[in-house]
Amino acid sequence: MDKQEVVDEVFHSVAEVAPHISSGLLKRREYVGEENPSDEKQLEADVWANEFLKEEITSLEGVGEFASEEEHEVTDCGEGLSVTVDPLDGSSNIPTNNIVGTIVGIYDEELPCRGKNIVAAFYVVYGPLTSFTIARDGQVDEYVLEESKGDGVELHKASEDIQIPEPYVYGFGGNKHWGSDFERLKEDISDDLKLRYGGAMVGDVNQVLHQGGVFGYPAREDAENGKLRLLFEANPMAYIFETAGGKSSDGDKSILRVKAEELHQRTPVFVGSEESVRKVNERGLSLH
Ligand SMILES: O=P(O)(O)OC[C@H]1O[C@](O)(COP(=O)(O)O)[C@@H](O)[C@@H]1O
Ligand SMILES: [Mg+2]
Ligand SMILES: [Mg+2]
Repeated sequence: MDKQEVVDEVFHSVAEVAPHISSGLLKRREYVGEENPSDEKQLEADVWANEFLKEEITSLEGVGEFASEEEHEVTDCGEGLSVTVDPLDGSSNIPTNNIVGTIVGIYDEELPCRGKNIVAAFYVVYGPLTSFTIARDGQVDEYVLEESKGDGVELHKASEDIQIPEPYVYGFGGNKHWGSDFERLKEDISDDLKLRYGGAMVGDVNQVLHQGGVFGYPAREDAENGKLRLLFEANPMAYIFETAGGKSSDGDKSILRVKAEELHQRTPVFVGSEESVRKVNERGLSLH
């Protein structure tokens, strides 16, 4: 099987389970009393969506490894590409019915590895519409779930070859723990751009991808690598933004160049329009 066929299989298998994940949230909005490998409280929905996606993805031919934000270890499932998932991104938004999504990275290397090994990445937004934004073959396309039938889904291509526009909006996470350098950057950016922050990376980056600007979760005074995970969140989004003509940064270099030493390692993340991410890099914020 060629690599793009495997990418297609992974994309379609996630598209098929997406309506079930979205409708299954209703009864799974309680915390289960356990923590994930990043020491964050798990909702029943996090655990359930992970099981669902794991079963689908590990059964695909051409997938060699599966790793999830909700699991400690990589699962070996044969020969082929390595797939990472953040089954529910922004899951603390679930109890209040705000945006959540799923993030998938497809790497041509054993995990953990750098983002430069990504061959495709996509995210799902469970919003007013369920949408799928995928970077592969050098372009970013967006599909919207049109219909979910008994044995499959129909996707409508909503945008083709997305190019990130000039800066318009910004959203930065972790505001209770920003350092003074970052506070100054935020002041500069907020002079020109409009604040839009929803608390789920998928929703916030989706807005930036369509409207231009920058999303960031910087280093914090209490956590020098910030909150977001390199393999499950930062790399897939960086790949999507760089493919759409934007930029990514950990504070001074492309996220895709950050060395992956541990499966669940965190990194400061910035993705957005070229001009906005350049401003971030000029500050030299990286703590690496
Ligand atoms: O609540 P904060 O500190 O603003 O953090 C929000 C960030 O945390 C996340 O919810 C982390 O993702 P998970 O929900 O997958 O753990 C991001 O989606 C979001 O950008
Ligand atoms: Mg997440
Ligand atoms: Mg998650």
